[in-house]
Amino acid sequence: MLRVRLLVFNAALGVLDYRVPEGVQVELGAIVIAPLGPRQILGIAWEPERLEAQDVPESKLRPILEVLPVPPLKAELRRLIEWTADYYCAPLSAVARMALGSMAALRGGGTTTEYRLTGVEPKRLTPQRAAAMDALHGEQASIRELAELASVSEGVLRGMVGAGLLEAITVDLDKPYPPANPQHNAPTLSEDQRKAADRFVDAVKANQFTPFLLDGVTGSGKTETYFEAVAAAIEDGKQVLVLLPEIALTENFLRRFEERFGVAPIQWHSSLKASERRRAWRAIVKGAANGGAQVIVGARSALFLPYAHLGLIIVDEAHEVSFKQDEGVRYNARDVAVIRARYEKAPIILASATPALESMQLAEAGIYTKIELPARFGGAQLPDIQILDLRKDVPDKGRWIAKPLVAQMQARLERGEQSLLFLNRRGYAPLTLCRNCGHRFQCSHCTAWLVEHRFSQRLACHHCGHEEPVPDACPECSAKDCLVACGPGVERIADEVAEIFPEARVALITSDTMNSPEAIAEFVAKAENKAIDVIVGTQLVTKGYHFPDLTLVGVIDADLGLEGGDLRAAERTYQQVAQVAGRAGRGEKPGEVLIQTRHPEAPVIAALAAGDRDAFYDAETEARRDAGAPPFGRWAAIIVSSEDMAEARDAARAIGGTAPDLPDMLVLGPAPAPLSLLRGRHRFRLLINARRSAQLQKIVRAWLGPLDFPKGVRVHVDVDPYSFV
Ligand SMILES: Nc1ncnc2c1ncn2[C@@H]1O[C@H](COP(=O)(O)OP(=O)(O)OP(=O)(O)O)[C@@H](O)[C@H]1O
Ligand SMILES: [Zn+2]
Repeated sequence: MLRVRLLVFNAALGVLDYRVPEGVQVELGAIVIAPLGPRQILGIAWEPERLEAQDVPESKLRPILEVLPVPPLKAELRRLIEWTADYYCAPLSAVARMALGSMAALRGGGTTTEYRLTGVEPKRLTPQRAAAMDALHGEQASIRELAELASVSEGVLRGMVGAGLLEAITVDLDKPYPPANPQHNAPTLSEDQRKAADRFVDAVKANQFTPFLLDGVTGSGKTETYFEAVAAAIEDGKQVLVLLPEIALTENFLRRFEERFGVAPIQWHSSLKASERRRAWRAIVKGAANGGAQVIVGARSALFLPYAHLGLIIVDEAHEVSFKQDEGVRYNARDVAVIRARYEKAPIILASATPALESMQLAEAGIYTKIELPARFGGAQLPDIQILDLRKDVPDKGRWIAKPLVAQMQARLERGEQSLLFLNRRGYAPLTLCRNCGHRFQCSHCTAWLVEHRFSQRLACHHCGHEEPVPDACPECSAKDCLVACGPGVERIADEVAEIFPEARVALITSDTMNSPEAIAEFVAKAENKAIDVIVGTQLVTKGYHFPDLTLVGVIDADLGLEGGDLRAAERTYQQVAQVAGRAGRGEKPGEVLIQTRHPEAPVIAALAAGDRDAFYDAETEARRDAGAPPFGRWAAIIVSSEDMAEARDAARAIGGTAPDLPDMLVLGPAPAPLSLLRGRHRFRLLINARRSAQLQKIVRAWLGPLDFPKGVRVHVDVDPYSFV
């Protein structure tokens, strides 16, 4: 090949042709460095017939500079990148970037240097060095990472190296990973589990794309069951990817994996250290043999990595909305995982106790094979669910836990059992206002109230992360001691529990408190050792955990998720409540669930109370069918934003004004987005509702492609959106 077509990592440039110098081999998928003006850019060699580029004559082509010493991206992955870019109307280069993960890893393996405390403790220390000594206990990382961890400058740390307080450690980036042992600690499966596992194992052995929906009630042992498929893949020398919706769940998973297979799996997520990232990426590219990566557990970003030989994908808690990415490339990792499995000719298992309606529909249509685990493992019973009508059982003023729930908690405390209270709202109170003048605290960058966090004594915006201290006086009327907290967040519920049961040991579980693997591990250990009586938490505690002595679950406000008119509000409420209810009574003692609501008659609440899952899915399916909503019709959103309100509005109007008039597609808007100001940008939305048959992406591209906008305007397309704000 004399000429090579490169997909380059720059959305504006897209695709460029280069010359291949004599004697150099460039395979398709090779990762290459090429000149661009005075700079160097990274590119991937691509099939020229699949990408359009400007027709530059041979004589004008510049030669590539270097082919990087890593295996080329396989055709399967190149097709996946194309599919994702096409389906989600995203730039190819933005999708391809997710496959590379670590730029440093591309440069080869070898070693890198990290630093750790030497243990020398001098008598006198500057305050900065003392702070660093405290913060860096047990840590080992690059100077830059340590500086971030300790909130000191890199200069301070270099000084500490000079003073013998920190020492350099050489880290081998190609150090082999210890192999997992598929037979290490294999459980005896129940008959249902065995049957399910056999199906998975057969599919792994057959090297065939087979999508499974593992629909098993909470506590049925879905993990143990799909571990059999993992074992089969390991035996066959194939790689396995396990996707989890949140990093918070990884801790639990790592432990169970290690118990079962003798070693921990390889992790991939955004909080890895640079050296861990490089080592993991290189092992992933290498394959399962010889100390390479056998099993990778990760968040959605692990999906696009260049696995040498992927033989199985598992998406656990597959119903979770956090598989949908709402920034950058707006893709749904659950759906793209199925496409990846198809290209790789591998089975995929979507595991959930509350599958998404879309997944149920695909199973119904025979596209997914549904495997059911209808009973809990070991004879445990599903919990008894009761409704607590807040209109009849009104909590005392300033309280949120109704008396019958208090009584049940009391009984648990007396019996030495655990309770869990669930409220999906971080912070102390969702709204703070001035008693004197009525001033409401609002984020200056977003259309959102500031949420009081007593834990950190700040007012925080949950959309942009803006924080400010709680002021002594009202900024509007200057009155002192006049701020009132309105409504509850989990911190307030934890306070209430502490007031009612002063002796109870309460654990508050939110993303504010569970922000490190250590914090999560500590919580799990405490809960298992019964050093916690009452857990108060957000959706973080609704799934994955297994505490045998937890016998009571209280849902503080089941109506919360139903507000706001979200398309999936009912489904999400159903899933959250069913999942959190599923934490109760997983051991020998039976579990009980109390759901506080003001709308006991709402179909989703009634279905939960009756334990009638089918009724819920049937009703929801009909409602979606009537509305032309997914999976029966399709949605896409166009979000237009700018720091200048008029500019954003005019751009949105220009888009609305050129909307195609088609029989199978309806365009709504533009209208100001519910979050009309976000991070200082004014936002307008158009919503497209299309029949399944419509060529949605093609139409949207043809529609938006010719339009030109001022520089400050950003236009995003969100295909199959989950967020409607
Ligand atoms: N065959 C088995 N042998 C021994 N223990 C098992 C077996 N199957 C399941 N268990 C145990 O039962 C408990 C529940 O299993 P697991 O957590 O996998 O359920 P799950 O279906 O993933 O539940 P959820 O959806 O609620 O998270 C775990 O403690 C697990 O170790
Ligand atoms: Zn904000």
